[in-house]
Amino acid sequence: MSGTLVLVRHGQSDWNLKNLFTGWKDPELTELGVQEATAGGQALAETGIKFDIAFTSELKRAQETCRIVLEKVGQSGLETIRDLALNERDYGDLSGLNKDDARAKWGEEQVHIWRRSYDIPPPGGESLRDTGARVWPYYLTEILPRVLKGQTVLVAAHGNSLRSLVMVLDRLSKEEILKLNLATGVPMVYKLNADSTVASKQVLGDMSGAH
Ligand SMILES: O=C(O)[C@@H](CO)OP(=O)(O)O
Repeated sequence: MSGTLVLVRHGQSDWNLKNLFTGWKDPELTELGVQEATAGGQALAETGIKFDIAFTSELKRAQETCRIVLEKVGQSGLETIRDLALNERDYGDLSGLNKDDARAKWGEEQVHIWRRSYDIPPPGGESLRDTGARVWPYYLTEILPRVLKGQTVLVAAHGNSLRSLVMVLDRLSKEEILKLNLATGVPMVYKLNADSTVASKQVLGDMSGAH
C-alpha cells in the first residue's frame, strides 16, 4: 500500500445555485457552498487525516473549498499548488446559459449528453475526454508520484475535472460515467497500491443527491 489521495468537489457556487453552466467562469461559493466545504473538512478532520500537500484549480470556488478544508483539518497555510489543468471542463458556448433554458431549446436528452457523455463536447467546449486529456497527465506527473511516495494529497477541484479522474481510478466504462454525478463538498478518500491501482475508496458523506 502507498499513500492516500483525497478528491473533493467544491461546495455549491453562485452559478450552481442559479442553475447556470459554469465551466471556466469564476463565481464564488454560496453560503451553502461554504457550509458544504466546512462539513467535508469536518468529516476529514474526524478521520485524523493530515495532508502533505494540496492541489486545486485556478478557479475561486475550488481554491476557497481547499482553504476551508485545510482550515478544518488544522492545516491552514499548507503548501497548495494551483493549476489550470484541474479547472472545470470548459463549457464553451453553453457557459453562462441557464440549464433549463438549454433543455427547452435543445431538448433534455441533448443537454444530458453534453453534460455527462464521455466524448461529445458542447459547442465550443470540452468533452469529458478532452478534460481528461489535461487532467490525467497532470495527475500522472504531479500528483500520483507523491501518493506513491506515501504522501497524503488533497485535490479540491470540480464536478467534471474530478469525474475524468474518478472514471480512470474506478475503472468506469463510458456508459457508467454517464450516470456518475459528484456531490459538492463530499470527500472521496482513495488508498492506492504501489502499482497505482485503487486499494480502497471511502466516501465521507452522501453522494446520492448529486445531479
Ligand atoms: O456548470 C458546470 O460547470 C458544471 C458543474 O457545476 O455543471 P454540470 O453539472 O452541468 O456539468
